[in-house]
Amino acid sequence: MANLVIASNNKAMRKLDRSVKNKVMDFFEKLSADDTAPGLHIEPLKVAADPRVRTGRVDLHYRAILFRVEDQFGDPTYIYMGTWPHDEANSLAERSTLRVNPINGALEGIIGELDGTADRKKRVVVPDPTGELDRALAKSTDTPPYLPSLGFTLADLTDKLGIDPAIAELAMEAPDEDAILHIAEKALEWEGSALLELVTGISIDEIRAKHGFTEAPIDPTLDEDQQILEALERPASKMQFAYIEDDEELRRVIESGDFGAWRTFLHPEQRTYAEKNQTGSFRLSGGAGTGKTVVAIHRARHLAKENPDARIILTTYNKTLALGLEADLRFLDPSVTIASKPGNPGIYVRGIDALAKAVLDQADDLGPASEAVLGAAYHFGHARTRSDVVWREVIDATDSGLDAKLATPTFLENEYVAVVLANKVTTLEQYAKVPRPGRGVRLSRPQRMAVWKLIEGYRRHSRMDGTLSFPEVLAVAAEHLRLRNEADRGCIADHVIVDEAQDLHATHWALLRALVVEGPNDLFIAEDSHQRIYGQPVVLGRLGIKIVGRSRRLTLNYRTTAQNLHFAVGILSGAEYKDLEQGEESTTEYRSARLGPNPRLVECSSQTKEIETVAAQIQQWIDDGIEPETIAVLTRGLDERGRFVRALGERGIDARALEDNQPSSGHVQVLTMHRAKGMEFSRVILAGVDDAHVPSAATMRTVPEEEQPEALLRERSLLYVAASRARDELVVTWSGKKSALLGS
Ligand SMILES: Nc1ncnc2c1ncn2[C@@H]1O[C@H](COP(=O)(O)OP(=O)(O)OP(=O)(O)O)[C@@H](O)[C@H]1O
Repeated sequence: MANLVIASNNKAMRKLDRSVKNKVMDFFEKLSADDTAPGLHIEPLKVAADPRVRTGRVDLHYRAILFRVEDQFGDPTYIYMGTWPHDEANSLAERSTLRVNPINGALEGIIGELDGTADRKKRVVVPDPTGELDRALAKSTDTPPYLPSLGFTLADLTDKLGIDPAIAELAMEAPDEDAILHIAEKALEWEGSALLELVTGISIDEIRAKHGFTEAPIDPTLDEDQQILEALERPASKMQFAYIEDDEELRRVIESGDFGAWRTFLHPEQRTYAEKNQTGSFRLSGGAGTGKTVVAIHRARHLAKENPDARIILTTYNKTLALGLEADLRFLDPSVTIASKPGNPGIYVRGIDALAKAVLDQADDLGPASEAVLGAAYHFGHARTRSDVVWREVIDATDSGLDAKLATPTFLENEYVAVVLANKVTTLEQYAKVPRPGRGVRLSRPQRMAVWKLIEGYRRHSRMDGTLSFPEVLAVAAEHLRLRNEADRGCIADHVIVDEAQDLHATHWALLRALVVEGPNDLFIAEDSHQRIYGQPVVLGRLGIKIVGRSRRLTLNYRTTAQNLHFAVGILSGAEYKDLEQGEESTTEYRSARLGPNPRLVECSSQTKEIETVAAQIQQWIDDGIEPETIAVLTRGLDERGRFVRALGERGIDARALEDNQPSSGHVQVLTMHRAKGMEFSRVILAGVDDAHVPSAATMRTVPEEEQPEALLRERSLLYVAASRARDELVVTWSGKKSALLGS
């Protein structure tokens, strides 16, 4: 039996067609069973830079490049680097090397080049067909180099981080971030990541810690193969190499290619947050596309592996996002136990409203909880209150005396959730005294009385209908669990992991807190305050969730290009954001290691011209071979969504609206910016980004003046969410006046 390790830089694998991939699979199966099997033709080369390099026969035309390493008992491990056409494979193999970085212990597999300075430089400079790097570096004559201006020296890069001297030299000469990015893109995974960290100006020690370079050096007196095997265990090596446990795992890695890389090759920081034990609730923030969801999924699986009896809840803002989480979890590990009920061993995955409903469905007696939250032991069925409609009816039917700007469904619903339900207020006396931190509008005593009159009307209405609103379900479920815990009947979960947490309001948090007892690994919270597009900000400390000292941030974007990221982050500039612990949320460290075209901003003279522009762009992508389902048109509202679906259809483009349904293949997706939360597409068009729709004038009209800044922040965030969905190309179109959120 041979151990198999696969390397991530499998550009060669991406180009292989299906039949060859199947043969690679067969090759692996045979190799892991018996590496001496004659059909494999595992052969050393006559002349090779590295004596460990081997090629193996995939079929008549293709050969795999591998490194063979032996443990102290002589048992082999094969490190698979990729598959190439026969002659190319042999020529590349001769010049391929595997080595342990002497400074940081990371394993480095380099294909097709000798490990000399000239070659490494060539590697970065030569594959520069557009000449962009040359141009970027050429600026150096009149601009002082960037990294030295931040106080870094060549020795910092080479002797403290272990960056290849040739790459380090180039980086030290680079005049600006842009040039360093070009270098990072072509360096090894860990090198690229470290170079991007350097650009942000953080200390060398921090970069070392982030990449796990603080572990003791690998003993240089060990046999070289032993050193390599030890290096494979280092966090930075795991960005490029992974052991393959079985054939099924191998098939998934090969078939999913780049799209499945998140399953196998985690960044050292991501791995730490997925696996490290925490002494209490932990908050992981990070920009769009930094892998917060990936970490949440890995963490759920890790905890389940550690203890198969653990009751784990993985939840998120809504049902569609939860379906995505469950699909990804199954893709990560088909053997993982998915629990059908909260409280069962395994991982229960639901949107937070469905989770609350499941808690109610399982409860024996909801009387006490209902009384504590709503003031009476209601009898409610499964129907949900249509809050908007009921508020409107109650406002129209009640002579409350409340000013018209406050007597709106939006204001009342927010007040009801953030103040009344959050504090379990059931009487006017309580409401008159309850603190209302974070609510934009101050209320005088008469105004509070008027609001309470409407709230009573609302509750009466729901009681008569036998309905509860979604936030009421949450509040009652949370109270039920709290009472259960108080009566020593225990919590229903051991670990709770929540994604998209920035959008949760006070009653969501009450439920999350009540699900799990305070202690090690209780709550794991993934969030990005810049992406808060619903409700009002909350402060975790006030909701009984103590994070202090246990919050970290991911900054490396895996989704999009540096160009798209720069544009998306630009949308946030000038606005102030607070995280869930009231800290300042900044974007300065966000970065991406991938390059692409600049986003295209297209002003159109009319709506018809805009639709023609969008249709022409989509047609061009489809003609270029882009799969239609990886193209998305995002609109601010439902009306424009409908308009684009129809108009694109009339122009011969099969476009479908995406709502509660999951995306299906064969057609372009048209969806609202809200629906796009948590999703990603290869090509994205943000359509209708004019000053009437973004920010939405209709939405802003429903918000009282004091809450306008908050509402505008949400609109800004929404555009940021939308712009950060594009993996490769982003186009923004509008007709009429451009949205002010796009800047000048
Ligand atoms: N270690 C990794 N290797 C390869 N791809 C990764 C890695 N981590 C994340 N990704 C990819 O980056 C993209 C963004 O990841 P993910 O959705 O987890 O980010 P996020 O921070 O939750 O984003 P958002 O906040 O925008 O929803 C996904 O396509 C994911 O597969």
